[in-house]
Amino acid sequence: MANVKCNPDLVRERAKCSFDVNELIHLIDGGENATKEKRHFEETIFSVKELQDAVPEEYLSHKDRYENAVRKATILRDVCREYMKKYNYKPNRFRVGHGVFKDVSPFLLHDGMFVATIIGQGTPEQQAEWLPKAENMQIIGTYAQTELGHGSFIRGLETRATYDPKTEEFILNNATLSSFKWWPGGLGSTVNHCIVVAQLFINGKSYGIQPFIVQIRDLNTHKPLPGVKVGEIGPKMGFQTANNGFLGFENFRIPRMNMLMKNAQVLKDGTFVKGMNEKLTYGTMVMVRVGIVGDCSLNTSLAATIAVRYSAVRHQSKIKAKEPEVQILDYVTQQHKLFIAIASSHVFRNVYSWLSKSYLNVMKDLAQGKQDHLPELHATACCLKAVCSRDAGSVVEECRLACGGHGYMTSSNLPLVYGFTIATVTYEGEQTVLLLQTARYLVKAWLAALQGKVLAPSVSYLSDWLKNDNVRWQNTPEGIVKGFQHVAAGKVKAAYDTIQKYIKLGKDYEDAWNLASVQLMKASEAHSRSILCEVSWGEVIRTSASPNLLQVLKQLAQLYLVYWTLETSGDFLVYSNISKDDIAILREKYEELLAAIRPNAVGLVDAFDLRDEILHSTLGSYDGRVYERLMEEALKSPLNQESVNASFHKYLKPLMEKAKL
Ligand SMILES: CCCCCCCCCC/C=C\CCC/C=C/C(=O)SCCNC(=O)CCNC(=O)[C@H](O)C(C)(C)COP(=O)(O)OP(=O)(O)OC[C@H]1O[C@@H](n2cnc3c(N)ncnc32)[C@H](O)[C@@H]1OP(=O)(O)O
Ligand SMILES: Cc1cc2nc3c(=O)[nH]c(=O)nc-3n(C[C@H](O)[C@H](O)[C@H](O)COP(=O)(O)OP(=O)(O)OC[C@H]3O[C@@H](n4cnc5c(N)ncnc54)[C@H](O)[C@@H]3O)c2cc1C
Repeated sequence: MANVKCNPDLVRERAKCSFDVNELIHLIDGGENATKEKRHFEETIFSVKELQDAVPEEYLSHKDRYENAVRKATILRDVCREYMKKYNYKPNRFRVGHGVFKDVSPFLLHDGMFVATIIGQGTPEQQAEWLPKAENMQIIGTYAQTELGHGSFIRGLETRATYDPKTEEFILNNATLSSFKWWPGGLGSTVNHCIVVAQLFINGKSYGIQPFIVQIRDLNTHKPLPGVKVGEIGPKMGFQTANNGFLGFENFRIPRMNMLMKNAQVLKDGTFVKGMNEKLTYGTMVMVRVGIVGDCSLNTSLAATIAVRYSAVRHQSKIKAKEPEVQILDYVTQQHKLFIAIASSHVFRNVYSWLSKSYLNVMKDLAQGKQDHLPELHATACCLKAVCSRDAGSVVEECRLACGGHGYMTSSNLPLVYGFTIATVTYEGEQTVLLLQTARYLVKAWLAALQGKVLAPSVSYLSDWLKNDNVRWQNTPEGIVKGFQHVAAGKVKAAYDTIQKYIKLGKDYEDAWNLASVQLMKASEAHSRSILCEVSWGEVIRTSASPNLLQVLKQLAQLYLVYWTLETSGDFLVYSNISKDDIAILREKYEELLAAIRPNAVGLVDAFDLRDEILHSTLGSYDGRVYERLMEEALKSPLNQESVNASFHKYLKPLMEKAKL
């Protein structure tokens, strides 16, 4: 990239960077070697001509766009397979996926949930049967859980799997419209198999929801099998190429062994054998929620790179009347909009790494029959997924707005990035629903703290606060982290007290919960923010890096802490010992941090190491040829391939002629 002829502003920006950009790239990737491998892999993918679109895909019809995405998905699969064989390297498909598809791969659910569910929910025998076929794409699958009528409340799913001991089969049925599966990615026209989450019935008795592996299309003709009704759900806000679909069954029979039976089993005679914990059936969702925190880091870095580079190139208006128009990045309000995006990406990455380790530890425990840490993992993954996805959506939108009119151009790629980022707020557990899951855990933890019990690490601050809620405020990063814990503890207590108040007024627990649920949701958000602050600050101070880089990383981590303290200063005034003077000091600190980060802004986004092919942006490319690219892309419009469009003769001319009469 260094030899590319760049916009002079970007050249100047890069020259003033105070740290070694390559050092940060290696740190993010996990070492110099990892960067080399990543770059070699990406170079290979993006040099495949067939993966490059001649026409921007927004000009294609819905159908052509889908077919093009499938074409590329199959080529990408082949190239990756060869590459993995040759170099024994497991690539991050999500990064290159953004480059290849711009939007979402029709195989996303195959990789993200179908294979993962076979691993997580299948017995060793079932894995041996299905996994090799799924991994080498002999079969293509998705995860079909959500229905027209139910998504959040999965106990309410209506698809039925009724066991027939005579034939040792399950009979799948969707008797109502609301029971039709709705949303699964790839289901529309791509997959031939599904994990179907359905209510198990044996001898008329319900045994809750269970996962079944179901073939829905003929492997040769791709026609839906008899008894299967399947199709695509149509255009959406984003995810255009994900091929989301609907599905219903009518007396569709599958063998008994197609119920994934790692957790619970149905024996030949119809005996149901309960698993260790019925919530383990929800395991794939926990895994994906963890992954979404990492995805939020990637999505935020895409938007930050585009908006920061553009803001360095774009000159508009003046700060001083007699001086030239400034780079818009010099406006402190612009820095306020953008630097939190850079900081958030680092925070999400660090927290993702921490959460993934907890996830893997709990999986190891579960394999040994220990489930003590599962509730804490579930509660933590729920609130972090909810808050990170919401933050990422807001950050991406702020970056888009920060690019003014050009941010509204599809060719900036910011609208698309927003489309797939904001979807993470809803899928894999709607944000409020997940925050309320965490709130259940927090309320229990609060009760346990009141009873003097020892709490799990992520909530132990509740006991600390109970012992001493009068800790002096300190304007240090550690002091701010404590402050976030005080806010969270204060909110948990207030929500708990509100429930108790309603119960005393004669409400039952469920109604009291609903009445207090805004507070419960906010408590859960505050808990999440305190984890984000504590973990990310902790990770940064433990980072081994050169002094120059460490200084910049600390500035970013502090920016995150101060930004969110100021954003939620009302809460701090209510629930911590912060004073108005402390807030004034923090405001000053915030301005200092923006100024300190300013010279490194371009270096920091360069360190995300996102190739132009991944960014897909006229505004964000490495060379900063913004206006040239905007014009080049505009000229690709089909309307610019003809000097007069047929509509002139058909409609405009007759209209003008009528007007003459
Ligand atoms: C570095 C880059 C990395 C990139 C990685 C990229 C990752 C991105 C991958 C993308 C892959 C795929 C794209 C995904 C596309 C979208 C797919 C989908 O959306 S699939 C459908 C997802 N659906 C949901 O998430 C539904 C949400 N609803 C629920 O989860 C549940 O219904 C719930 C939890 C809200 C309620 O369940 P239920 O009613 O059964 O429970 P209760 O409320 O009664 O609670 C009972 C009790 O159980 C505990 N509980 C609940 N869930 C779990 C769990 N999963 N694990 C453990 N425990 C659980 C709950 O806390 C309660 O405990 P209690 O002690 O009683 O309080
Ligand atoms: C892009 C995209 C891709 C998807 N891919 C898949 C897929 O591959 N497979 C799949 O199975 N599903 C998929 N889904 C479905 C997704 O998982 C659900 O849409 C999601 O879980 C939310 O459920 P819902 O639509 O039922 O929302 P609802 O629950 O109906 O939410 C509507 C409102 O009701 C509120 N609400 C609901 N319950 C409660 C409660 N208990 N307390 C308080 N408020 C509540 C919510 O907060 C929200 O404000 C996808 C969705 C999208 C958008």
